[in-house]
Amino acid sequence: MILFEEVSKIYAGEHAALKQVDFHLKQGEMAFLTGHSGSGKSTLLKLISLMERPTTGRMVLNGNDISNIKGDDIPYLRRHIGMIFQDHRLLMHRSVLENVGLPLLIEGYSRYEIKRRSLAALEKVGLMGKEDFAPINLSGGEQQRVGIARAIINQPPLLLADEPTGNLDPKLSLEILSLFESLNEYGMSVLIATHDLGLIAKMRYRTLTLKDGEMINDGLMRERNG
Ligand SMILES: Nc1ncnc2c1ncn2[C@@H]1O[C@H](COP(=O)(O)OP(=O)(O)OP(=O)(O)O)[C@@H](O)[C@H]1O
Repeated sequence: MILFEEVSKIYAGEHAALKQVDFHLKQGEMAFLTGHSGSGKSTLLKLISLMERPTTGRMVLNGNDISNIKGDDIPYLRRHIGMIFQDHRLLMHRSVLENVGLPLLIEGYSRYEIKRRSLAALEKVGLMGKEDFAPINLSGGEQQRVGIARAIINQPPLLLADEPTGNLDPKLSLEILSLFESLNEYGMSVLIATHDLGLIAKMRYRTLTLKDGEMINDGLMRERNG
């Protein structure tokens, strides 16, 4: 699903945010990406989602070599990636249904189809009945679910999440993680960047660790108790 071969990213000002990073996330796999603040987690996700370009190295996404991809091809490839952010980036005063359907509106789908697919996505994240609410009137955990519903509306094969539980308490964080697990069981590949080592330790997933732009560990952090 994602293959990095010796990928480096040097931002203007010559700061090396990623140094010769190698990893392979297989189709249908779920993994965590961790490391201290500034270690390069967001940069790695931005390279996968084509928001930033690598300085050197080879990147393959879903069978396509994206190392030297042309600008015109980027929107098509992005459609196959669901992105989830800590601050969920919702339109707070529009309805949940409008927020979730936004990617399809941009792509020119009919109103009927947008509503049908939005309701199906809301059902997947456990938010049926909330479609007419404005996100501002929902809890933090529910708002994050709206962001997840919006990310999966195109049924992307890959879901990238950047600190998706950063604003949530431990119980809600686990609920969001269980939601990612259920999406992974539907077959989506999932990569979750997080600082939350406690949360990682509770789950039994492969964990990629970055330190100062280098991939220093790739494996299970700890077995789940019981
Ligand atoms: N657009 C940019 N221009 C220059 N330097 C940048 C840019 N974006 C990130 N950096 C630098 O690259 C390094 C890695 O940043 P990145 O945001 O990828 O880290 P992170 O692990 O996601 O951090 P955090 O957990 O705090 O979000 C940092 O030193 C950061 O200052």
